[in-house]
Amino acid sequence: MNPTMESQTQAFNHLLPLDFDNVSTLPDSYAWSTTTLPSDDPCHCTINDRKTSLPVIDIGEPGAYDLVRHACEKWGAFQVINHGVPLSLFRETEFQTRRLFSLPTERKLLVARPPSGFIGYGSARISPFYPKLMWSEGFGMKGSPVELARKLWPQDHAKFCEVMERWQAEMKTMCDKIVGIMLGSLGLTHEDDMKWFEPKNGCDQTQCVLQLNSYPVCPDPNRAMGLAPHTDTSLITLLNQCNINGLQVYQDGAGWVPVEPVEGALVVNVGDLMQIVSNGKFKSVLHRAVVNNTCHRVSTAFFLGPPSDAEVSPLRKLVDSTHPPLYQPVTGNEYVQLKYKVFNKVLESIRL
Ligand SMILES: C=C1C[C@]23C[C@H]1CC[C@H]2[C@@]12CCC[C@@](C)(C(=O)O1)[C@H]2[C@@H]3C(=O)O
Ligand SMILES: O=C(O)CCC(=O)C(=O)O
Ligand SMILES: [Fe+2]
Repeated sequence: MNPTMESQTQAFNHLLPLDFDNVSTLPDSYAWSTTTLPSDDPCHCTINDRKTSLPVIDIGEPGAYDLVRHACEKWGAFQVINHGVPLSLFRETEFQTRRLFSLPTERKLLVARPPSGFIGYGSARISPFYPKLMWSEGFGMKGSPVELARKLWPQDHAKFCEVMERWQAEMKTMCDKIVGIMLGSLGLTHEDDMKWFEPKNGCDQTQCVLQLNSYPVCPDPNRAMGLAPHTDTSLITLLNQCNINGLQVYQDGAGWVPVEPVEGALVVNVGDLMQIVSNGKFKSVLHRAVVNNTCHRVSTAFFLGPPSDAEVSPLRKLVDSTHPPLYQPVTGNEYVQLKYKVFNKVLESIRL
């Protein structure tokens, strides 16, 4: 292969997932050696005792505010239960997610994600920042997925669209509630401090993306990586890991800690933009997904973004002479662009 062809093939591989069903041994381009891994090895897990497991918080409880604040400071993540999203909708969303990824590859390629876009089918956007490829595929949507779904199922896309729209509506409501608790736990009040969050001109312009993830059964899970370490480019992310192991969060001192699946729970990740808004009080969580050789794992991640015209900067009430602002103001769009230029250096690059 000549060098140009090789780099084109590589660019292509970073965009489009493998046809996983037809692979019985792990190709070299998917084999993460210890040197390509930021930590020791992909399946090394810390023993999960009470002290080192991600907090599970009942957000209906009066003590929830303190627990949320503590979790966001210590972990940058937590699980929520008792949130009111019906279990039947969790199941329907998982069912439709599996239905999408089980389509033949040539069908999924009809809706391939453009290289610098978010919407459609492909590998994760972080892929080019790592030397090895990931054992996963994804599908992103923003609001109604009908245009893409019509290509995937010319006759039969109504149910998929209906379920995904209902899920996004529930996730948006839940995000607003959880952000309210998070900022409330820092002493901020809705009236004066969360205005920028509100729908402007009567319509809600927050930029939200729902990403469906698929991690097919892997012939050599100890050497493969489902989704490489990253922080989310959101205010917060609500993740449904569909009751299957695979998500791990990184905690200083503890290393990679598996997030135990809890049926009907949502994992909340603090994203980079929340780290900015909270002036560094809350840390965006480094996390990754590992794979296994027995079951096909799927997950759904709902990313809450700010309204497109809003400047994201440390909230005024959190800034004073002893706590100067730590980050420059950015819009959500500027931030995403910057992130996919400098990746894990992005927060540093806007630090004051
Ligand atoms: C709103 C977002 C958040 C994105 C980009 C865009 C839509 C797709 C999201 C993901 C989904 C998979 C992991 C991730 C790291 C990726 O590669 O694509 C995410 C990324 C981010 O959090 O940066
Ligand atoms: O599949 C998972 O558990 C993690 C997914 C994730 O981190 C993401 O989509 O950003
Ligand atoms: Fe993530």
